[in-house]
Amino acid sequence: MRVRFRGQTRREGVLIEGPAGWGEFSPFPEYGPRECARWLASALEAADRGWPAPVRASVPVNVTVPAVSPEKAHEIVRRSRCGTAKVKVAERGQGFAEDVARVEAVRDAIGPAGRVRVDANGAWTPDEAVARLKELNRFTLEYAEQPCATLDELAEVRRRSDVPVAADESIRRAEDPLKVRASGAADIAVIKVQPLGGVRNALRVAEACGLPAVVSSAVETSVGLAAGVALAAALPALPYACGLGTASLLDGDVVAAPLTEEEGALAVRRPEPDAAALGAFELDPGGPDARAWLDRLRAAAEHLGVTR
Ligand SMILES: O=C(O)CCC(=O)c1ccccc1C(=O)O
Ligand SMILES: [Mg+2]
Repeated sequence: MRVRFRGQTRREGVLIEGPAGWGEFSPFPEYGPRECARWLASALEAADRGWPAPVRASVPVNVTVPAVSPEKAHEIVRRSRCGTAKVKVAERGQGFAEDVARVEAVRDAIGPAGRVRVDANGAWTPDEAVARLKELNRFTLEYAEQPCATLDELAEVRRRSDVPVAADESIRRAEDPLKVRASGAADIAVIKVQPLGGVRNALRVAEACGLPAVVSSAVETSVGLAAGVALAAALPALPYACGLGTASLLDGDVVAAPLTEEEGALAVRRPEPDAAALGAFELDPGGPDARAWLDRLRAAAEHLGVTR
């Protein structure tokens, strides 16, 4: 990775080929077999079945701004040409003054017509969220993604703040969407393909939520991103820019022509892995890292009930 994101500097995963193409299985390191089973279902859908037909040919995306300095944030946004920016805030080890400076720099770089959203990854208490969003809303926020951890807290922030609330971490489990809907915790649902078990399942979750959906990546290679693009392309309505402009967070990719945004949008297409690009990142097949991935794959498959 080019910069630290979610505390990570390296992204690993497994690519699976099947009759319908290539799928990506890249759960984060801390996820156990239960969680990983859904990520595997997503990879197997890509490999075995492919995806529902698109209803649009391109998907608008936000530029993702990690918890970097204001100068760096300004540069990332200016270079991207996206009309929407998503800014990470509440990073562990940083203070709120750094969030204010970063959001201010992003607003300056994107201009008054651009949209600026923030993502706190559940780090604030409701009181903190209400106060901090009020302060950050000086720079006009489109919405705040997961300002607090729980649905009850999100619902409280939604009642007490002028800034719309998006649920991300609260939507990862397929049984949650109805709760999100019933609790009035969010204005917007952030939908990720791998954690939700594939494009078809994510479409069902989006529909069950009954909220506008923002499709977001889990910082995948272009093989995994293609599944997110397929979901965004298949949704009946897409009123917000998606969080799929993350290929540029990686310092390499496994395809020849990565799914990178042009003029703030991704073309709806499905790139195939490229032998030369793959070769640059392949783990030693007999080494401990590759063996650990095969173990995770086996455990996830067992949980899913697939054998092959
Ligand atoms: O939404 C985006 O712009 C990029 C994706 C992103 O932020 C993300 C990527 C991996 C894990 C968690 C998150 C998140 O939204 O919190
Ligand atoms: Mg998020």
